[in-house]
Amino acid sequence: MSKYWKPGSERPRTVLVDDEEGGVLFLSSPPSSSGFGHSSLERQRQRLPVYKYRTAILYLVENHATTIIVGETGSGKTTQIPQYLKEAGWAEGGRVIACTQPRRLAVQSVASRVAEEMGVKLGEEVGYTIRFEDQTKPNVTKIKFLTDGVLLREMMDDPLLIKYSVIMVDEAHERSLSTDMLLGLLKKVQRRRPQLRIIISSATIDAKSMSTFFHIRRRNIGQAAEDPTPSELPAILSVEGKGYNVEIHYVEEPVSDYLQAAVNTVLSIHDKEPPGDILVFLTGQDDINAAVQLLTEDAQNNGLLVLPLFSGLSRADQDLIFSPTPKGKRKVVISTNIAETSLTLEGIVYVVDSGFSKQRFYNPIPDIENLVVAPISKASARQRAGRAGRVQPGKCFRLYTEEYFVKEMPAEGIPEMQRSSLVSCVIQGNKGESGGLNDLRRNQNTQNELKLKALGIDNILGFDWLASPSPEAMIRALEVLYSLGILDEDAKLTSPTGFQVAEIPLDPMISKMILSADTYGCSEDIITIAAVLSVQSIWISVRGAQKEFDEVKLRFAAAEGDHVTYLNVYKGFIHSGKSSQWCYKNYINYHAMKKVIDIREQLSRLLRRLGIVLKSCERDTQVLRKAIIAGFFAHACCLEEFSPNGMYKTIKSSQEVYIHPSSVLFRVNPKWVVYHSLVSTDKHYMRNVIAIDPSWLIEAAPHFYQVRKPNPAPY
Ligand SMILES: Nc1ncnc2c1ncn2[C@@H]1O[C@H](COP(=O)(O)OP(=O)(O)OP(=O)(O)O)[C@@H](O)[C@H]1O
Repeated sequence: MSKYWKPGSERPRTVLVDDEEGGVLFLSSPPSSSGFGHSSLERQRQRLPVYKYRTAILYLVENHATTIIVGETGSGKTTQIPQYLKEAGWAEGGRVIACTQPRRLAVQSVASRVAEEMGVKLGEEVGYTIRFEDQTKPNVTKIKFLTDGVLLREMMDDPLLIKYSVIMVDEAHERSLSTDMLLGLLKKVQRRRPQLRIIISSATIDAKSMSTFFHIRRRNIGQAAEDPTPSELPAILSVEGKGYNVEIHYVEEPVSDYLQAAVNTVLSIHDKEPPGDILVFLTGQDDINAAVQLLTEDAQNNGLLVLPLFSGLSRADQDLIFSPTPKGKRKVVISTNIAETSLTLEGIVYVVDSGFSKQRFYNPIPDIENLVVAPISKASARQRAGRAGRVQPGKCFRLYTEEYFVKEMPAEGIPEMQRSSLVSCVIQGNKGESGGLNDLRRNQNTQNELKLKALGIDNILGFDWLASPSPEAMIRALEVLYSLGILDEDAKLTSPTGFQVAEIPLDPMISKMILSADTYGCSEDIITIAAVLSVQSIWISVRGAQKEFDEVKLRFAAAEGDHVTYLNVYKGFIHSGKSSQWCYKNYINYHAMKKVIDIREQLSRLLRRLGIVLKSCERDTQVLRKAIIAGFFAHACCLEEFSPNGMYKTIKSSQEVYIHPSSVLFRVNPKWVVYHSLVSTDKHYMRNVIAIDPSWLIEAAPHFYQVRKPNPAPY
C-alpha cells in the first residue's frame, strides 16, 4: 500500500541521518526568510504553492526510496524541488541531484531559470546536459538538468548512477520511450542501491499505478552497511494550490479546420483582450508555418510579432521566443507540443489549444511507423492550459467543445512504448517532439533496445516495463540489430561491433555506417555525413524563393545523391572560413552548420577513443556509398518499371515509397537507391537518398540479401 501524507497534521521532525559516504545529511526546516534574503526572485520562490511543502518533501525523500509528487502546473515542482534538496544537503560530498525532462528545450530553460534563482552562472553549480551539449562542470555542478535519454546513456558508463543522490523524473506523465525505460531501469538500480532516492513528478500522473510499480521488494543482498535504508513503500504527496487562475474557454460547436480556427482566435484575442502574449499549440512545422504566414500577412499593420517554435529551430530563433516582447507589440508563439511541459514563457497570458498533436503510430503489417495528427489527452490539455497563469492570470481557448473534453477526450495518452516500432526503420519526420533529435530519432527505439543490452539486461521480453511493448515489435528490433551484426544469435552484444555501436550516441544504423567506414578508409568523410544527418536540416526553407533556392542547391548537388551533396556543402563552408555570409548567400542554415562542426568534432573524439584513425577517401564516392550501405542496406529500394510518377518499392517489404522533393535525386529517379529515413504524409517519402549498385547490397549484407535465381528456361 502506498502512503499518503498530508502536511499540517504532523510536522516532520528534523532528523540527522548518515549518508552513503558516512557524512551527515540533515533535514532542516525551510530557511527563514532572512536566510533567503529579500530579493524579488526569492519572494517569488516563497509564493509558489510547493514552498509550503518544502519540509514535507524533504521528509518524504529522506524516508522513502521513491516519492511521487503530484502538483498543478506552475506550482514549482521543477524549479524548486532540486533547490530544496540541495539546501538540505543532498549535493554534499560531490554528489549530484539530477532532474530529467523529456525535452531538450525544457532542460535548457529550467536550468537557466534555476541558475538565475540561485544567483549562479549556468554551467557551474547548476548545469544541464542534452545530447551533444554538456553544460556541467565535474565536481562543481550540484544540480543537473538533463533529458531522460542522456541519463539512460550515462547508465552505460555508470550503471548504478553512483554520482547521483536523488534523481527526479519530471513530467513522467509524458511516458516517452526514454522515460519508460528510465523508470524500469531506476527500479532495478534502487534494488542494488537502496540509498538512491527517486522522485517522480507531474501535474497529471496516475500516482497510484506509479506507486504500485515502484513498490520494491528488496532482496537481502547484505546492505547492512548502508542502513538505515529508506522505506520500500513509495510515498505520494499531493501539492495543493496553483499559481494564477487560468480561465478555460471552449468552442460551442466543433471546428472543422483547427488551423484557421486558431488563426481566427488569435486575431480575436488581439482585437478584444487586454495586452499579453499568446501561445498557440498546433501540430507540426507545416501547419505552424502556414499559421505564421496567415498571421504575418495581417501582422504588418496590427502589431503582432509572430514566431514559430518547433524542435530544430536555431538558437537565435529560440532566443527570440524567450526574449521580452518589444514595446507596443503582442508576441504570438506558434508551437508544437515542445512547449507543452515545464516551459515558462514570461509574457504568455493566452493559450490557444488546437486539441491535436503529431503522434507516432506503428502499423506492424507493412512495418511502417507513421507520424499522424491525432487528438491529445486531457493530461496534455491541462499541461497546455498550464502554460498560461504562470506569472499572471491567464486564459486558455480550447478549440474543442466542453462536452468533447469531458466525455470523449482520453484521460492519458498511450505510452510511446506501445505505439512505436521498436525496429524503427522508418522516419517519423518528428519535428514536434523531444526537442530536436530529429532524423536521428528514427531509430531511437532500436537504440533504446541497445541501451538495455549494453546495460546487461538480456531478457528484454521479460523486462519489468511500466507498460509492456508488443513482443512483435521487440522481436523486430532484435532482428534489425542481429542483421547489423550488433547482436549475436543469443541476442548478446557482439564484440567489438556491438559494444562499439553502443558507445556511439546515434542510432545503430548510423553507428554501424561510421564503424564500417573505418574498413573502407572513409571515416573522416562519413562522420561529416553523420553529423549533417543529426541536425534538422542544413537548408533554409524559403517561401516564395523556391526557384533561386533550387538553383543554388544545384551548385552543391552530387549525382550520387544527398549524402555526397552534404560533403560538398561542408567543404564549401570550411573553405569560406565558416562564414555566415556565405551561408546566407547559399540558403544554408549557419547555426545548423555550426552544430554540424560541433557534432563532427565530438564524433571524431569518440572514434579516437575507440582506437579508430580518421581517414578520408578523397571523394571516392563508390567507397563512401559502400560504407553507407553497410549501415543502411535494409533501406534499399528499386524503382518500379514503367512507373510514371517515380514509385519505388522497398526490397524488404515491397512498400510503396517515393523520393522526397527536398532530395537532389527528386525526379532523377535512379533505378536502385538507399534512403536514410522515411517521412509519411500523403505518401511515404524517402529523405536523404543515394544511388547505388545492387551488387553492393549483396557484398555488404550477404546474410540479408541473395540473388534471385532466374526461372529455368522453358523447353
Ligand atoms: N523563466 C521564468 N521566468 C519567470 N518565472 C518563472 C520562470 N520559470 C519559472 N517561473 C515561475 O516559477 C513557477 C514554477 O515553475 P515550475 O516550472 O517549477 O513549475 P512546475 O510545477 O514544474 O510546472 P509544470 O508542471 O508546468 O512543469 C512558474 O509558474 C513561474 O511563476
